[in-house]
Amino acid sequence: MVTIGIAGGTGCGKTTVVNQIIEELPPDEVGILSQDSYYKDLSGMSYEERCQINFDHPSTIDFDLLEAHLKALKSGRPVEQPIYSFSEHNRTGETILTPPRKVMIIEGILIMTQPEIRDLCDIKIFVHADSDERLIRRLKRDITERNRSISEVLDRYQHTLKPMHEQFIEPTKEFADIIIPNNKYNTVAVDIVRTIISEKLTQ
Ligand SMILES: Nc1ncnc2c1ncn2[C@@H]1O[C@H](COP(=O)(O)OP(=O)(O)O)[C@@H](O)[C@H]1O
Ligand SMILES: Nc1ccn([C@@H]2O[C@H](COP(=O)(O)O)[C@@H](O)[C@H]2O)c(=O)n1
Repeated sequence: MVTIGIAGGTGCGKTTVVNQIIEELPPDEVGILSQDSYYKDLSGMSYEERCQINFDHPSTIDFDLLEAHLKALKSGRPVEQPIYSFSEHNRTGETILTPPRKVMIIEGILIMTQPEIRDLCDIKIFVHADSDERLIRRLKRDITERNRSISEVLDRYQHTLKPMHEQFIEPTKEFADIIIPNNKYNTVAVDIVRTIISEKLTQ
């Protein structure tokens, strides 16, 4: 199994890069663990309380479960990956069966902050896009796909997302083996990553 960690700030294009990487791989050879699936269960809180949570802080993620799942997959066992609802700010209570695959991708803003997760990744990638570009993409995405208002997105950006990005996410660039510049679609970088994966699979 080849494990690939993909980090980078919100809206940098992690999900897009993941989709481009897996496009040419047979579906039964690739699996994805998304950090978003591992937001801690907040069922003990009201919806209003959940809205106030700083979801860009590492303490909101159940990294122990993510690590356990990654280790299980590496040793050939399937896992039940939780399903997350951005509109509810909570886990749905449902899971999706995620079997081990030849290529496992772990993606999320904060995954490289954890030494245990970094150590489990064979290739570490950081996707970079400028903060103004990321904010524009985030605004468009959260309004169309995550049921958010403009003021909600901007408020979160100013008060939690930007400071957390600077404190926790940007510094993890130094752990990356590859940094993909993604202000524009970067097919060359994606092709290089695909080649590296193919080489690792034949080793
Ligand atoms: N290079 C790019 N140029 C323009 N738009 C992009 C680019 N990469 C991603 N996007 C768009 O930006 C939004 C956020 O991208 P996404 O891949 O979901 O980011 P992330 O997973 O890092 O939050 C999506 O609507 C996506 O289509
Ligand atoms: N209930 C939640 C949980 C997380 N977020 C935001 O998601 C971002 C991470 O996901 P990406 O796909 O953008 O990498 C993160 O910046 C959180 O602010 C949220 O809005 N609501």
